[in-house]
Amino acid sequence: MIIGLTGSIASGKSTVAKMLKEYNIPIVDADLVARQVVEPGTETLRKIAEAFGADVISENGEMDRAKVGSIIFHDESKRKVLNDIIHPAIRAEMLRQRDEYVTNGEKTVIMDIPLLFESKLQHYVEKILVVSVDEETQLKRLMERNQLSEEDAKARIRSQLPLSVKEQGADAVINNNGTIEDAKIQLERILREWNVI
Ligand SMILES: CC(C)(COP(=O)(O)OP(=O)(O)OC[C@H]1O[C@@H](n2cnc3c(N)ncnc32)[C@H](O)[C@@H]1O)[C@@H](O)C(=O)NCCC(=O)NCCS
Ligand SMILES: Nc1ncnc2c1ncn2[C@@H]1O[C@H](COP(=O)(O)OP(=O)(O)OP(=O)(O)O)[C@@H](O)[C@H]1O
Repeated sequence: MIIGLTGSIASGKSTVAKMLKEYNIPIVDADLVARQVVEPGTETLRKIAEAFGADVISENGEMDRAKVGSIIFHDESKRKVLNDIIHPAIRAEMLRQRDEYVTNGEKTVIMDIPLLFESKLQHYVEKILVVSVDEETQLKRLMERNQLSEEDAKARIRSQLPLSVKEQGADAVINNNGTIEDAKIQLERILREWNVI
């Protein structure tokens, strides 16, 4: 079974992905792939520099993530420009990794995709698991984790669909307002229901 794991920024996807690793279920991680496809010297990074200016590349040849983030989370048209360059490369690599796991006989594969709904990728997966939190908790965790001002954190949250919309498209929802242990209990119940464990 191919399971799409999604939510919104700082809702707890990586936290749940870590729990899934403990069950030895393989995970294809979109955020990780998004870093791989812009490694120094890649065609994708060259296109990004062409669109956003050479100063989005640091001296060591890597993409300056803070700079690109400060541009795209405050400007929808710029975000679209980046997405149009980077998403095809992310998708191709994610599908390659998924197919490799399936070919190797894995029965369950998790696709951890923050923008599953925004990018309309529901057809990539058979079940959708949404990790959700209330807005206050999300804002607090995001500001703490990324050391962001309230304004910058809100801009990031606004650049994605509301969690209430994502919940409606889910096969199961983990409510992550409580402790990590609370989330773990919900995850185990869902995996049993889906006969994954
Ligand atoms: C803008 C970038 C450079 C910021 O890097 P940074 O290290 O600060 O953040 P990181 O990559 O860890 O992403 C954190 C979260 O931001 C959100 N996010 C990232 N990109 C986007 C986007 N284009 N639109 C909306 N939300 C986004 C996701 O929830 C993601 O989990 C980076 O996120 C990026 O390259 N984004 C484009 C690729 C992408 O869309 N990634 C999302 C998964 S497909
Ligand atoms: N139940 C919880 N209790 C307390 N802190 C939590 C809980 N779940 C997650 N966190 C913390 O909240 C922050 C966001 O969680 P996490 O990184 O898992 O979110 P994410 O959905 O993967 O975010 P992103 O889309 O930005 O990658 C992290 O610092 C994490 O340690």
